[in-house]
Amino acid sequence: MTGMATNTEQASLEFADQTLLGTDGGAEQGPIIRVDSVWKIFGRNPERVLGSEHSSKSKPELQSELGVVIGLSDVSFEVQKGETFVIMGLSGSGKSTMVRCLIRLIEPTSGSIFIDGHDVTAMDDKRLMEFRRDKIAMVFQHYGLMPHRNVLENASWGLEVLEMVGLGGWEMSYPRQLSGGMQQRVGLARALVVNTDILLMDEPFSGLDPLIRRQMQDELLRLQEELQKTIVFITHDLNEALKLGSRIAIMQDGRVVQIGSPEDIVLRPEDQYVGDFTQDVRLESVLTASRVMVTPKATVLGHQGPRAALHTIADSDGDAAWIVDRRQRYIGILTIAKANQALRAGINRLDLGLGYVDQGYETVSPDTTFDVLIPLAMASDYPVPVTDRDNKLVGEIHRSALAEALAETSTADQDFEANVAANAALAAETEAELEYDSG
Ligand SMILES: Nc1ncnc2c1ncn2[C@@H]1O[C@H](COP(=O)(O)OP(=O)(O)OP(=O)(O)O)[C@@H](O)[C@H]1O
Repeated sequence: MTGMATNTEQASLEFADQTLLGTDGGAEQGPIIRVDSVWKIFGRNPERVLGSEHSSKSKPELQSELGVVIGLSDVSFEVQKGETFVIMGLSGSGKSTMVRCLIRLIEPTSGSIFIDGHDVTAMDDKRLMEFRRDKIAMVFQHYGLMPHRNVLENASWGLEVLEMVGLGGWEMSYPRQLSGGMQQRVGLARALVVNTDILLMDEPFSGLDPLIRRQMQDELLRLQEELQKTIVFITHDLNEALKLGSRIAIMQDGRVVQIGSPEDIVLRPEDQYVGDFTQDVRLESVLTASRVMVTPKATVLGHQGPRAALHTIADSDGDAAWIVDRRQRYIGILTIAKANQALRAGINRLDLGLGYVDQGYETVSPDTTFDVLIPLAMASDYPVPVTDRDNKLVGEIHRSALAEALAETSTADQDFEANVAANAALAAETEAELEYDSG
């Protein structure tokens, strides 16, 4: 973090206000945030860098030659509604500058920023204040709590929200009486109670113990599942980025060097920098169900009888069928043995409560990682059912597919190393040729 924290914490308090913005032309379609060629140059006369021969120089070169510091260098990205977009990079790479430029807590030197269809860079001060208050909530590493107000007051009367972040019963406590993790929960509650679509989170969990930090990450994932906010999340921790991000932008020296899903970043790093960053990541933590799920082979409607189910199972070459309702919502699994039992018992509808349909198997979502999938697949004699947000059965995962995907991707990894080596050799050759030509 830089010395900007104090200002922005104050700003975050301003945002804890309940007024709602009118429906003035927010775009429904397309990205909710669009950042287009944004530069931030700290120092005197930053304009002299833009569009000049200087703009292609490296950060250290500019610093020593012109005494300016590149905060952001030609940054562009889009964030879709409901996405958790993570900006990741080492200290000084420009993450905080970027997130502050989004709402002009730092003024970008050039470029444009659109949020929900509004041109943020064109707003006057009054409009900008309203806009921040109504559209954006922020959570920072230093919770920004008011020490003389209790938890309930700090979270602006959000009883229900306090319950949601696990602080029920602590309403009357003061910040000093809470642990770091709990204070961060208050910060989160306060951001949620404002009920904005967009949440900006700058290293919110960085000050916490590893265990508490993991709990807070899980908490955020759980809340996000429910609330579907658009979150821009800043972190310098790759594992945190991979765990939370729908997509991740990796920054280095003010530039975005790659944007992609966790899987893209780990399996298809675009340069050596990203490759070095991600080389120790366990594949199981980034590969997801969507990669290996296939169309469910045998599905049977609950009101169909065991005879129909046995036919479907026979056609599928498997030894069980998924039972779903008319809207394809997952109910459970029916094995051949149970279908035969039901048939012998003269049952003609597989309604629940009769003990034929087994509901004991856990379902996963397309985003579930292999870390979670593998133990489930190992513990079951049947494929793992995959359901979407509406509990519709969208796929099944076979144990063998998990092993195959892991084998495939670790080979891809070796290919990457070979590619980087080949690229480096090519670059060296080209350089040698150029030197030869010019000499
Ligand atoms: N007010 C400022 N004046 C001059 N340079 C600044 C200012 N704020 C940031 N910088 C510089 O801009 C660059 C990006 O800083 P920024 O704080 O955005 O990085 P960061 O990735 O958020 O780092 P950290 O994780 O340490 O917070 C750094 O080189 C920093 O020194």
